[in-house]
Amino acid sequence: MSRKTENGHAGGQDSQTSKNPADKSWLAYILINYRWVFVCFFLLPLSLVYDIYHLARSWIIFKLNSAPKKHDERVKFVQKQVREWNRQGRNTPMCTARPGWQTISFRQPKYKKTLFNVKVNLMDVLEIDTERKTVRVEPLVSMGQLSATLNPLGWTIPILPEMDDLTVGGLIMGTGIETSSHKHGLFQHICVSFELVVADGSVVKCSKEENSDLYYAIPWSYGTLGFLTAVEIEIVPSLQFVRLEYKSVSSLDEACRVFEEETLKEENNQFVEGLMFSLNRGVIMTANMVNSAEPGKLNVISRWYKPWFFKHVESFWGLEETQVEYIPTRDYFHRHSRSIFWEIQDIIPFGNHPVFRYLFGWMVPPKVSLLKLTQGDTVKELYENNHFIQDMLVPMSTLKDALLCFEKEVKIYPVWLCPFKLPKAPGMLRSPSGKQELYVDIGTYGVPKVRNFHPVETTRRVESFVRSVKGFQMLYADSYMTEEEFHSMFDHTLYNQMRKKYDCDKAFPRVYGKVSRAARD
Ligand SMILES: Cc1cc2nc3c(=O)[nH]c(=O)nc-3n(C[C@H](O)[C@H](O)[C@H](O)COP(=O)(O)OP(=O)(O)OC[C@H]3O[C@@H](n4cnc5c(N)ncnc54)[C@H](O)[C@@H]3O)c2cc1C
Ligand SMILES: NC(=O)C1=CN([C@@H]2O[C@H](COP(=O)(O)OP(=O)(O)OC[C@H]3O[C@@H](n4cnc5c(N)ncnc54)[C@H](OP(=O)(O)O)[C@@H]3O)[C@@H](O)[C@H]2O)C=CC1
Ligand SMILES: CC(C)=CCC[C@@H](C)[C@H]1CC[C@@]2(C)C3=C(CC[C@]12C)[C@@]1(C)CC[C@H](O)C(C)(C)[C@@H]1CC3
Repeated sequence: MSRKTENGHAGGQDSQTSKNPADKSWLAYILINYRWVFVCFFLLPLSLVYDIYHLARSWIIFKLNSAPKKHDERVKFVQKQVREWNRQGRNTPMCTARPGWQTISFRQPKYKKTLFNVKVNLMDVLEIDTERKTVRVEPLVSMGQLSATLNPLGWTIPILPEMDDLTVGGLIMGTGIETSSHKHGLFQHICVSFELVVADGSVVKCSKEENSDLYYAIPWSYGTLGFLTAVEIEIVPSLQFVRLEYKSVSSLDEACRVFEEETLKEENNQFVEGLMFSLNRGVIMTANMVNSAEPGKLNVISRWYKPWFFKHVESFWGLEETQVEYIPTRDYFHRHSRSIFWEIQDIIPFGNHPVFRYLFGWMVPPKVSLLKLTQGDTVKELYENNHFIQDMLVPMSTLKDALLCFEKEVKIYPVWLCPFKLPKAPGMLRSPSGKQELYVDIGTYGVPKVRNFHPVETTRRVESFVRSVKGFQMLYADSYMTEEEFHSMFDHTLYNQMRKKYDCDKAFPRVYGKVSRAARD
C-alpha cells in the first residue's frame, strides 16, 4: 500500500513499528511496497486458473444436469453431521466449515477454529423456472456464476451484488445491495423461499406463506438459526445493454438533491448510483436495460485496456450536459469488480499503466480470497491501522449529515452511494417509522486522509452517528459496537423468538458472537 494519511505516517503505523521494530526491516518494506510483484506473477495467474476450473466444473455439471439429483444427497449429508453433533451431546455450537479466507470480508472468523464445523458444500444452480420466474440455487453459488448462468438465457436476478465471489448464502445470512435496490430492496427481499437444516437435523422450508416467522428472521442472522441448503430467488428478463446517464454535480446540496430525485423516479430508473470524488464533486448515474445501443456510444468496459470504472466515471465530472453511454449488461453488473471498487490502487499502484494492462490487464482482478490468504501479518497490520472499510445504511433524509460525518472522520474518496428501499417487514432491520422507507448505503473504502484517524475510536464515532439517525452497519466490516449498542441498532425480537422455537441456544452462537470485532482475527 503506497499512500499515506495527511500526517505522513498515520497513527496506526507508529503502533505497528513500535510494537515490533523488526517490521522496519527490509522484508517488511518489500512486502508492503512490492506486494504487486507477488500479485502479478503469482496471484493473477492463480486466480485465472481457479476461475477456469470453477467455470468448467459448473459447465460440466450443467451439461450432465446432475446437480438437482445430487442436491438431496448433499442435504442428507448436512443432516447427518447435525445429527452426529446432537448424538455427541451438543457440546460446542456449530458453524459452517467454509474457511475464513474464502469469505468476502477483511477478517477471518476466529470461531471457525473452536466451533463444530459442518460442511455445507452445496454450490450449484438447481433449476430455472421461467414460468414462475424463479431460480433455485444452493448457498455457495456465487454472483459471477449466477450471472454467467442466467444472462445467456436472457434472465437475471433483480439485485445482483457485483463482486463475483459473493455467495447467495452469505448475501442472505448477511446482506446484499446493488444499484437496483431502490426498486427491489435488499438481497433478502428478492428471495422467495429458504430451505434449511435446523438444530435437530430436520429440514425446514420457509417463505412468506409457510413458516413466515422463520423466513423473516433468516436475513442478517449470520447462520445462527440453521444451515441454509437451498434458496429460491426471483428472476427478471435481462436485456443486452444498460443505457447509462452520467450527471455531474458540483456541491453537496446538489449531490443530495439530484441523488434523491433520481432515486424517487423509480419507474424511470432501474439503477441509481452515486460516486462522490470530494464533498462537492460527484457524478450521479442512472441506468436502464435496453436491447440496442446508439452507434458509437457502446463502451465494453470489461476489456483489458479500459480504465477502472470509477476513473472513467470521474472523467465525466464537470461536464454540463448529461452524458449517455451503453454498456453490456453483465459488464455493468460487475463494473467495480475489476478494480475491487478502488482498492486495486493500493495493491497494484500502476494498475492503469498501459504496460501493466498489456501484460496482465486481461487477468485482473486477483481473487479477494487469494489476496486474503496470502496477505501476511505485515500487510494485515498496515491495513488494520491505516485503512477504513465500512458500509453504513442511513435514511435518505440524513444523507447530507452522513457525508459530512464521513468527511470529518475519514475524508476518504471516492464514496459509494447506493439507494435502497427498506420495506415494512419484521426482522432485524425494522424501518423506524413502521412504514416503507428510503435508505442509502454509504460505502467508504480506503486510506483516511484526516490527521486524527484511529481505527477503533473513529469507527465507534461513526457507528454512534449511524445509530443516532436510525441507520445500520453492514456487518462484513469491522464493528466495534458493544452488545448493548448492537441490540439498539438491530431489532432482535423475532430473532430471539426463533432462537427459542428452533432450539438454537446450544446449537449456534448469537449474531453478536459472530460479527463483533472480538470474534474476528
Ligand atoms: C442450470 C444452469 C447452470 C449453468 N451454469 C453455468 C456456469 O456455471 N457458467 C457458465 O458460464 N454458464 C452456465 N450456464 C449457462 C450455459 O453455459 C449457457 O446457457 C450456454 O449458452 C448453454 O449452452 P447450449 O446453448 O449448448 O445449451 P442449450 O441447448 O441452450 O440448453 C439446453 C440445456 O439446458 C438445460 N436447461 C434449459 N432450460 C433449463 C432450465 N430452465 N433449468 C435448468 N436447465 C435448463 C437443459 O437441461 C438442456 O440440457 C448454466 C445454465 C444453466 C441452465
Ligand atoms: N454489494 C454487497 O452487497 C456486498 C456485500 N458484502 C457482504 O459480504 C458478505 C457475504 O460474503 P460471503 O463470502 O458470500 O459470505 P460469508 O462466508 O462471509 O458468510 C456470511 C455469513 O453467512 C453465513 N452463511 C453462509 N452460508 C451459510 C449457510 N449455507 N448456512 C448457514 N449460514 C451461512 C456464514 O456463517 P459461518 O460463519 O458459519 O460460515 C457467515 O456468518 C455479506 O456479509 C455481505 O453483506 C460484501 C461486499 C459487497
Ligand atoms: C456493499 C459493498 C458494495 C461493499 C463493498 C465492500 C468491498 C469494498 C470490501 C469487501 C471485502 C474487502 C473488505 C476486502 C478488501 C478490500 C475491500 C473489500 C473488497 C481487501 C482486498 C483489501 C486488501 C487486503 O489485504 C485484503 C486482501 C485482506 C482485503 C480482502 C477483503
